[in-house]
Amino acid sequence: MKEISRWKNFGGDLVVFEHDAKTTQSVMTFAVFIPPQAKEKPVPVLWYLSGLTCTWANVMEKSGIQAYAAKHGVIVVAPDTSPRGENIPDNEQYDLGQGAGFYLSATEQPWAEHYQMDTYITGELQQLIINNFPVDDEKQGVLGHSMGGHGAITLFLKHAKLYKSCSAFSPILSPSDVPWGQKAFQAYLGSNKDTWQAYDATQLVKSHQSEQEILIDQGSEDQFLSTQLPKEDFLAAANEHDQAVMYRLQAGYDHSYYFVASFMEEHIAWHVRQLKES
Ligand SMILES: N[C@@H](CCC(=O)N[C@@H](CS)C(=O)NCC(=O)O)C(=O)O
Repeated sequence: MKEISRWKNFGGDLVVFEHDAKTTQSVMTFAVFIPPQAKEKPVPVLWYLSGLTCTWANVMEKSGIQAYAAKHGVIVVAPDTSPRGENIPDNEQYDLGQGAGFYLSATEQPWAEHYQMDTYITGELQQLIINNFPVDDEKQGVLGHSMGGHGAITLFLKHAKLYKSCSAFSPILSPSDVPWGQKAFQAYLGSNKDTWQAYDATQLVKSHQSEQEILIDQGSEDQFLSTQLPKEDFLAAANEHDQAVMYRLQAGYDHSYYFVASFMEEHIAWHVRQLKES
């Protein structure tokens, strides 16, 4: 693990690292915000999963998350959204390949060798963080935006012992039914749609539930709301299968980080409350 950049930030430190990841067979970059409280004792950790085109930087530069993490004393980890590099398969479009890993394990060529983002985040990077930072590994939560909201909810439902809290901004809730998800799943997982279900929150919630309520915010003026982010099927499935969801449609907000920043304080407080109770 090699330190790339470090900034003093809200009394803590924002540090960017890169490391040779076995899971993705590539160099992976991630950022960690370490609040001042972590000098005294192990603290909870929140995993922030970003959306299409993003790196660790979007959330750290635009959302204000460090201020709330410093206030509540939680570490924030922001992984990249895919493996990257010249030898890593890519696509010229923004919603496939580098920057668009979809938090899954690809089985198809040319992606399968490197695009293993769910295993990377829940396995390899998880271990790296536990081994190198003062985290209370019994107090971990996951949140994300858009493609990262899909990642947060699907990883949360599948790893209920690992993550004790979950929230999402503008998540893709039914990826198998919308263009972003269909394009990615077809490329990474192939045409057998049965394999898509393991990465589709609307399907997963029928068999995997958590005792913890999931917080979801979407903006009423989100330009992707009706085409990429419909909520109805997920909310119906969650309701039918007793997964509690706090769904909020926030009037006037769009898909951008202006929206994410507006509700980040509430999301961090939500996680802190849930982790205390867990
Ligand atoms: N570039 C795409 C949209 C991609 C997009 O909106 N990405 C979101 C996540 S899905 C994002 O966070 N972008 C980076 C940013 O706003 O900082 C387009 O023009 O349609």
